[in-house]
Amino acid sequence: MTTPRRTPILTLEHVTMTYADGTGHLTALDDVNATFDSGTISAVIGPSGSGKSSLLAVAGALRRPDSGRVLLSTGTSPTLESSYGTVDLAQLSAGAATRVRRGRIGLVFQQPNLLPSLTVLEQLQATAHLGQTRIVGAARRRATTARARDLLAAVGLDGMAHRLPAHLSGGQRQRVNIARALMNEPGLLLVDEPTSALDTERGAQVLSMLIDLTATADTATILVTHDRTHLARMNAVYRMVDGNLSPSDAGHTDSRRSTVGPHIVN
Ligand SMILES: Nc1ncnc2c1ncn2[C@@H]1O[C@H](COP(=O)(O)OP(=O)(O)OP(=O)(O)O)[C@@H](O)[C@H]1O
Repeated sequence: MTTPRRTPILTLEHVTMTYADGTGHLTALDDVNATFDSGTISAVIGPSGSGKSSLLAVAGALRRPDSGRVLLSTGTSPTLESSYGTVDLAQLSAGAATRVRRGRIGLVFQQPNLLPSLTVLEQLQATAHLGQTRIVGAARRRATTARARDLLAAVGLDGMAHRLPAHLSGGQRQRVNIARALMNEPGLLLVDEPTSALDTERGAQVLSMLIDLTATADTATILVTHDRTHLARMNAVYRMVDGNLSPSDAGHTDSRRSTVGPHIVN
């Protein structure tokens, strides 16, 4: 079996971002440089307030940096009308950023935020609708439903397509959240503390699933986490301190680690 070729999905170049802070500015990201490739999962660890969520906000086109480039590959997205190539998220208008986010970026936050009145299947179908796939009409509905069912099977929820969120456990809701984030075949999957509301066992299941899905869906996954248990299974680990992002040794004690850049372990 051949390993799919890894390509850069997100590249941050000299990214700096500040928040207005009373009379001055607080620097949340300070000259951040990093590249995240397809088919890899990277953890970002670091103390509270160090800038981890700000990094995801910039990577997810939710906030524009003050300076620097945030280059996202739009290469293989079937859901974007825009040209194939690379966009600089730092330069997009709010409307364009929303379109790129819906078509190319999957977001998973601590709380699943599922819509209470939609079934599990409908949550995924609604996301596909927002992603504006180019397939239309009945063919689109069939393709959407087939993809949703495949993803629900991948996250171990194939029997639960018609349940409402209120009738799921916390771990099951988080798995729906992850399936929903993958619905539009994003190149980039951004995950912020997905296990913080889960017990250890369910948290471990969700993390294992994210690692597997990153490989099968070929996404570049960036995972912000305080949980060091699974760091050895990450392709790379970065540490954020005071807005500075640097490669970290955390979790990697074996001889496979690289000596240059973040520690790639496979
Ligand atoms: N909307 C905002 N307005 C002003 N300052 C903010 C805002 N959001 C975050 N900050 C500040 O920016 C810095 C980085 O915050 P950020 O949320 O990115 O940290 P974090 O590493 O994700 O923290 P945690 O682990 O606690 O979630 C902190 O000093 C925080 O107080």
